Amino acid sequence: MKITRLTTYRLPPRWMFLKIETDEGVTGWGEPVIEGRAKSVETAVHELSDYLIGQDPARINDLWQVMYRGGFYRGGPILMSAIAGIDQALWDIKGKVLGVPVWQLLGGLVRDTIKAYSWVGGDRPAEVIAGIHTLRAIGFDTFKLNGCEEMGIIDSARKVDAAVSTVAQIRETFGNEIEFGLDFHGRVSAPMAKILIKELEPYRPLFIEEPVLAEQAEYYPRLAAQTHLPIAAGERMYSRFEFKRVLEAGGLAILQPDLSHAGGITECVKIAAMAEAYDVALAPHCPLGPLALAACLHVDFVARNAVFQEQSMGIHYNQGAELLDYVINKEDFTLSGGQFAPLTRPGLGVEINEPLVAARSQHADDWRNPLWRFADGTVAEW
Ligand SMILES: O=C(O)[C@H](O)[C@@H](O)[C@@H](O)[C@H](O)CO
Ligand SMILES: [Mg+2]
Repeated sequence: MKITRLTTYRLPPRWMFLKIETDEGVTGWGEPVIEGRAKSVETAVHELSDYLIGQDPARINDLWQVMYRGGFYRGGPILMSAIAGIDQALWDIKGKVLGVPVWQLLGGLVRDTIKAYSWVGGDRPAEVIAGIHTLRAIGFDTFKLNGCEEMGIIDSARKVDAAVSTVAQIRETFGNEIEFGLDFHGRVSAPMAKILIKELEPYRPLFIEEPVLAEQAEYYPRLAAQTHLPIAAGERMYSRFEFKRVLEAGGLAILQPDLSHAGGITECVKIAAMAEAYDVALAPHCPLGPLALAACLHVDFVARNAVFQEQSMGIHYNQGAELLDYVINKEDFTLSGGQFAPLTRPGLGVEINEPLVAARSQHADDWRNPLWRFADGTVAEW
């Protein structure tokens, strides 16, 4: 079998799908995208296709190494997201050719279900209580929200109190009936992270995510040393070679590689195994579309240290399209008691509505995240 064509579809709300065709009529789908830089990743995918056209899609490991090492420069969000989506599509092809789901090719199920969690509250945590009530009614009991709004390197007690009061309301309303992670979203620097974490401890969030930016990862062990709250990070790390440093340094209780940013299934299965060696939990990052989620689920179902799975149903970013809009087999993503079951169709297990994808890709806006500034005009982390 030979790879014959790569076609990319930038789609609402902010996703990109990739279709890889072969000379034997088997096609594979993947989701190569960095939110807000879809066109850059699209260019990278088509640059990498020079290494792929005419090649045997079954040689995933070799093609991955060629894409990663063949161009001298490597790593980072654009190239690793391009590789990720291509890798997902190659696994989709392999599963379809062999008639089995990807998790079967990776050694079979290690669990029967995986817990899902859902975002509430939007860019600035608001209507969180109402959001949790709505999502509880459809089976969720685990949530994530932004832990704070803009936060200066040194900021006020008022800002800290605003963050804490949102969390206090959640515990006051729901007690220990629900769990929630707080995503600092890289908005906070170490001095304020120390204060926020200390003030938030009494409300027992499930984890604190990106308490500081990945480029400040040396603070993760220092922050972990001051708190019993689990610290999570990983959505802005892109390969084993980045994750090895944070695992070695310690401090992270949960790794959150993104299956569409960190080199795909081939790379994230290895990252999951590295995390298990350090007794660190895995919770793949996934605010994206159905192919990215499917790729996460295949890793969740073979990684014993997977603990819960982010998914984007109802997420504040999904304006103009929802998680399953482009999926024919929507029923395979049904949650039961807030849990996903394994996807059982061959490959990734996602039947894409191709005519709809082709049509909607004609009018895809070029999504950008908002650019935030502090009152004094300096750029704030969003
Ligand atoms: O945890 C999450 O889902 C992420 O922090 C998410 O909010 C961002 O990755 C966003 O998608 C960037 O555009
Ligand atoms: Mg996050």
